This record gives sequence, structure tokens and C-alpha cells, in this order.
Amino acid sequence: MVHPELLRAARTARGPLLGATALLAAVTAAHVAQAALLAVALSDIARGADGRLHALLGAVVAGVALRALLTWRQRIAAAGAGALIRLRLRDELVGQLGRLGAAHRVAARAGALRATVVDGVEGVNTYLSRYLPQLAVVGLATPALLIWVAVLNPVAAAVLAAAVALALLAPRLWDRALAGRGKEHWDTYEHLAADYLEALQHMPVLRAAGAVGRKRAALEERSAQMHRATVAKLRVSLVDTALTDLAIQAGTLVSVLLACVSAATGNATGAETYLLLMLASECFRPLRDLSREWHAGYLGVSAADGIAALRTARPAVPDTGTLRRGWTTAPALTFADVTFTYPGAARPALAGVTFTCAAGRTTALVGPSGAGKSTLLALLQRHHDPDAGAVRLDGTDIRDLALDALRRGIAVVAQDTYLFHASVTDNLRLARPDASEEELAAACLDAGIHDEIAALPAGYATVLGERGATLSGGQRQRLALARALLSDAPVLILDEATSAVDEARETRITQALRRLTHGRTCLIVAHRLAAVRHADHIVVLDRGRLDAVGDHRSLTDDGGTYAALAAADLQP
Ligand SMILES: Nc1ncnc2c1ncn2[C@@H]1O[C@H](COP(=O)(O)OP(=O)(O)OP(=O)(O)O)[C@@H](O)[C@H]1O
Repeated sequence: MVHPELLRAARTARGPLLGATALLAAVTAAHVAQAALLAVALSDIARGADGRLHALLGAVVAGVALRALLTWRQRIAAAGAGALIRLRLRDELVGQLGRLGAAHRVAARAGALRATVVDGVEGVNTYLSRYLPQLAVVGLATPALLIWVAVLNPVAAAVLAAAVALALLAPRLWDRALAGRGKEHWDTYEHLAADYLEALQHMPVLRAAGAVGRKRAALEERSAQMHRATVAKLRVSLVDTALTDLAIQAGTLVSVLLACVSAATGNATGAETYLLLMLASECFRPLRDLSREWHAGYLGVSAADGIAALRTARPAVPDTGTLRRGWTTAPALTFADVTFTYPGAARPALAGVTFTCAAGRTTALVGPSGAGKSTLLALLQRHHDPDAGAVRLDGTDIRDLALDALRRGIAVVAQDTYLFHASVTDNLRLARPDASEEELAAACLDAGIHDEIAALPAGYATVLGERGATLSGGQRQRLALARALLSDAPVLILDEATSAVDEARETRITQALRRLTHGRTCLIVAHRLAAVRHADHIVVLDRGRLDAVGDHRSLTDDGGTYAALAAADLQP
């Protein structure tokens, strides 16, 4: 009845959920006590006995006040339990996304992941903090009330029990249909979220291609699909509600009739009749509330499969290494007979690649598009593991290193740099949280970005991404360069690091880089050979294979792939 993924999430906040359930049970008990007191008061009024009427009505008023207090406390407790569930589940999912790494982000769409981690978890919170306590109260209170009714009128108790069973079980006949519709609804919602996020993020591309109108039409069609899926789900779930309501109405009606018959035939006192009427209504109160909470928390049920799939997805690489080496000197980096094929790809992206980047030296990696340069860098960062061969740092297979230790040891300046919506300082301190302001400024000077940061409205405190404070591609790249320079990682990857930098700056930065890569094992990937022509160790890849190794002069003289690339580079 309860999705295993939701039960698992419930166990992460067992105590607070039990507290919220206990308070909800107390609220229900207060309802029942009030009903019983009212029944006695009404029977006293009917008999004209007003001796204890004031005390009874006073107790009813006190009961109402107590119930209000308990309801208030219960809502707070349920909200607290929900907040804890949200926090723990999101934390777990974000941690899992970190472990899944780049390979998973390529396969899954960002908007769909956002929908699961934000909206799906929100639905789970509502389901667990509101529906589940109510379900427990139905399980506790309804049988107790039926037993009480049975003491007063066994036939009415049997009718009520049948109505309760019908109200609880009949909707279950629709569960399968509802699960199907719920999944369809959630899948459509994920697609919609992914499409909108993609369109918003890449609006400039759509505008440049004159495709805004077409994209808008596609999004409208997605919204219409979402509407159809919502209506289809509603149709099924409203049958569910109608069955519950029907059972409740029928049960109440028959028990009222039975109570009247008992009173008319003299088989029940006035107090018993009033009590029976009140208890018949109270039997169904938790069920009515359950039906309401079911609809509020249904999103959680729909999202449960997606959450389970994300939580249990297997990372592309297992984090089973235990070594945490702190390198005092930069390590030698070796690719030893590395072969790797992307899942589903027809041919290997890398085949038997072997070369070594000398410790503390710079190696340039060049090759035509599709040669395997990015794949090699991905293997070094363990976004994937090689199918054969190994990547080694100072002779240690990187699979034997703990993943976080390995990644902390490698600083990367990638082709497209993401900067967070935070101050320049915060963006820089991602690399080294304890860096002093002087160290930040020194790194930015070396990366050739200091003057431009100083000219921003609030200098280093300027929040990036806000109006007027957005940086150009080249500026972002230089900021990323400064970030990498700040990190004390002994291995540095510069992936097309100077591609968005104008030529005047490129020369300056290349010079600065040469000074600054000193002492680190550095792997530079560059399209334009000007950035790497001074490197004394250039590795040429072609179609996944090692083509040649040498320096600019020897490789040009060889007249192979490098010479062709150099010739193409000289074309205007
Ligand atoms: N995620 C992927 N799934 C399947 N094949 C891929 C994937 N990424 C890259 N490839 C393939 O692997 C090969 C090597 O690609 P890679 O991106 O490493 O080349 P590259 O040298 O970095 O190219 P470029 O200079 O254009 O960035 C190519 O044939 C490419 O099509």
C-alpha cells in the first residue's frame, strides 16, 4: 500500500513522524471526547435534566480549546518532520548526483533531475508528514470506535465496519490504473520541466537561430500534454474519492436509521442513541481526512519511482579506492595502454594509448576533432574508467585512490566555465576556502583578470550574474584560471583554456601560465597550436590512437597529423 521508497524515506525521520502521529491521534481523541460529551449533554437537554449541563458544556468548550492547541502543535510537528525528510532526502540525492558524476548528467536532463530533487521531494514530504500519520490514525482510531459502537449496537457496528472496509478497500481496485496514470503524469511533468529549463537557459541560442516561435509552440504542446495527463489522472483519482464518499454516506445513513429504530423500539436510551449518532460520524472523520491528505500527497507517490531510480543509479565508476595521498611534489602522470569505448558506441574513443607526462612538467595534447582528447581528460578525472589499461599517478593506479582525494589533486580549467551566482570572492574561494584576499588578488593578477574585477561595481564583492555584472566568455575563463591557480592541486588540466581569450591576452596569459604551471604536472589541450608550440612535450592523438610524441619542430618535420594541424592553423 505504501511505496517502499516512501517507507524508506519515512524511516529517516522515524521519531518526528511518530511524534506527529501521536499528536494527530490526540486530536482525534479530542474529537471523540467532544462527541461523547455532546451526546450526553443533548440527552440531558432532551430529558430536561440540566443539573450537570453547565459542567458538560464547559467541558465541551475546554475540549474545543484543547483540540485547537493540539491541532496547532500537530501541524508544527508535521511541518518539522516534513522539513527533516526533505532535508535528508535532498541531501542524499544531491550527494548521489555528485557520485554519479558527469556521465550521468550527460544521460539525464537537468530539468528532469531538478523536478525530481525539488518537486518530487516536496511531494514525498507532504505524503509522509500528512498522509502517513493520518493512515496510522485510521488504523488505530477506527477499530477502537467500531468496538465502542459494537458495545452500543452490534448491528450498527457491523454496518459501519462494512462501510469503513468499502471506503478503504474499494479505491485500492483503482490503484493499478492510478499508478499508471500517476507515472504518466510524472514523466510528462519531468519532460515539461526539462524543456522549459533548457529553453530558458539557451534562449540566446534560440533567438540567434530565429527558433523562439517554434520552441514556444513545442512548449505549448508540452503544456497541453501535461494538461491531458493531469485530467486523465484526475478522472481515475476522482472515482477513488467518489467511492470513498459513497461508502461514508451510505454507512452514516444506515447507522442513523439503525439508531432511530433502536430509539423508537425502546432498545436504546436517549444518551445511547445520541452517542451512537455521534460515534457513527466520528468513525468516518479520519477516513475523510485520509482521502483529503491522499490527494495532497499523491505527487509524492508519483515521484517515488523517479527518486528510487536516481537514488539507486550506479555511478559510472565505483568509489572503492582507499588511498588518500597528499603529494608533496607533483606526480608523474602515465596513461598505460588505455582503451575506452563509450557505452553503445561502435568504435573505441581511445585504443591502446600510452604516454607519460613528466612530473612537474607541461605536456600538450593536440589532435583533430574527435581524436579523444576530452575522453582522455575524462578518464584522468575518473568520470569513466578505462576498459583496458590504466591511468597512473606516480605509479599508483588512480582507481586505488579515494575519488575525492583524486579530484582534489586535480585542478581543471575547462572549455566552458560555470560561475555560481555568488560574489567573485566566493567563486574564487571554491578552489581554496581559506585563501586570503591578497592571495585571491595575486591569482587574478597572474590570470590577467584583476583589473577588470577591480573595475566591477563592488570589486571582488560583486555578485556575478546580476545586472551589469555578467562577465564575458574570456573573463570567465580567466577567472576559472585564477581559481585553478589558487588551488594547490599538483596536477593541472587546461582544456582549451585560452580559447575565449583574445590574442593579445593569450600571449600574456600563456607567458603567465608558463611561469605558473612550474612545479605542477600540467596537461594542456589546445586547438590553436600557438598556445602549445613552445611545449617541449607534445602528444598527438588521432582517431583514438597515439599518433606521435615530440616537440613542435620534430613533429612539424615528421609531416604527420601534427604538421597537417599546424598547416591548418596558419590558414587565415
Ligand atoms: N558521451 C559520448 N558518448 C558516445 N561517444 C562519445 C561521447 N563523447 C565523445 N564520444 C566520441 O568519442 C570520440 C572522441 O571524442 P572526444 O570528445 O574525446 O574528442 P576530442 O578530441 O576531445 O574532440 P574535440 O576537439 O572536438 O573536442 C569521438 O568519436 C566522439 O564522437
